[in-house]
Amino acid sequence: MTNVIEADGLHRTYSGGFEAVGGISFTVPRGEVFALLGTNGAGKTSTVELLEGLAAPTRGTVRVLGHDPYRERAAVRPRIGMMLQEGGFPSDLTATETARMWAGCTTGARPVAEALATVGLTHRAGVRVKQLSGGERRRLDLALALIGRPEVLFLDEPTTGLDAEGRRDTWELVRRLRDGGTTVLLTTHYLEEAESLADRLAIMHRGRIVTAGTPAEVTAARPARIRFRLPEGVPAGRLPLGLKAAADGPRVEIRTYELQNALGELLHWAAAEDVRLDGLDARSASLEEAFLEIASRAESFDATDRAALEEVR
Ligand SMILES: Nc1ncnc2c1ncn2[C@@H]1O[C@H](COP(=O)(O)OP(=O)(O)OP(=O)(O)O)[C@@H](O)[C@H]1O
Repeated sequence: MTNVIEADGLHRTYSGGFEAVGGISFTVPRGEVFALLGTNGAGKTSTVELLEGLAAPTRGTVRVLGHDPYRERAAVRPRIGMMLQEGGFPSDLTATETARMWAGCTTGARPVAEALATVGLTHRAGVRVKQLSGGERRRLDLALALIGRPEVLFLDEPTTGLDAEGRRDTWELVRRLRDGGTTVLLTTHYLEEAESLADRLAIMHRGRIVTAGTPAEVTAARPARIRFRLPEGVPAGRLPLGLKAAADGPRVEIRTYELQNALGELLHWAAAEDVRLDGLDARSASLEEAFLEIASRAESFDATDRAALEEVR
């Protein structure tokens, strides 16, 4: 079996009738890091909970390691690790005691000291949970998710609250786990995290997947941009027409799918006209730009918002 996670036409409607997940499908092969991205309230956590078997889908099917994670929980649970958004440990236990308690409920658990060392918490092992910082608690969450040597690891915003070093350490750890064959599904708000870690990703908006693919595929469909300032007395109208420049006073922005050609044409023109391009900056589309564009596009097509605006007017 190559696909460790299979979601097919998943829907999740909460008891009040609100549909948080509106029919999504994707697969994750063994050994891949798959990221679910999305605007706030897009339905990422609601989806991950279905994959973890914490709730049953209203419609559609989920398979994790070939089983229904909700109905066949006993078959799936020992083989997966979960890091929820909020851990919720007894605050009076130390990090070691918490991990020991967790290990006691886990078959084939790693030694507690090893789990804490893996996430860089050895020096805080004897500290009570309530005295740990938010970032240290996040690391403890991760240590517990890893304690059963899971084949599939679900990480719901694993680096929220971590400092830059903690985030890098976590990324390193996720890469090591992936290299060791662990399949990882993570949700994140940090686009650079998805860009750097994910083999493939899906961007969700209002319960649906708006785009999916490798980070390179998702960004390749967006234009690169070139920015610079023109000197006084050189209007943007003098720029070669083919560059399709948009100007705000001396500030100019060019959006292009042919970055090398456009940049070449611009530099050739600047040299020939003896024009200095201050603050020249050229870059391919980043995942962040793709995300913002998708979010704003989806927003502008959203019928509910449009209807609400009409009503206000
Ligand atoms: N128990 C619940 N009952 C009703 N609605 C809920 C419940 N839990 C979540 N929702 C709603 O479902 C939608 C999706 O929430 P979810 O937590 O899955 O989003 P998310 O993408 O993880 O968001 P965030 O990035 O803000 O964490 C939200 O509009 C949320 O208010």
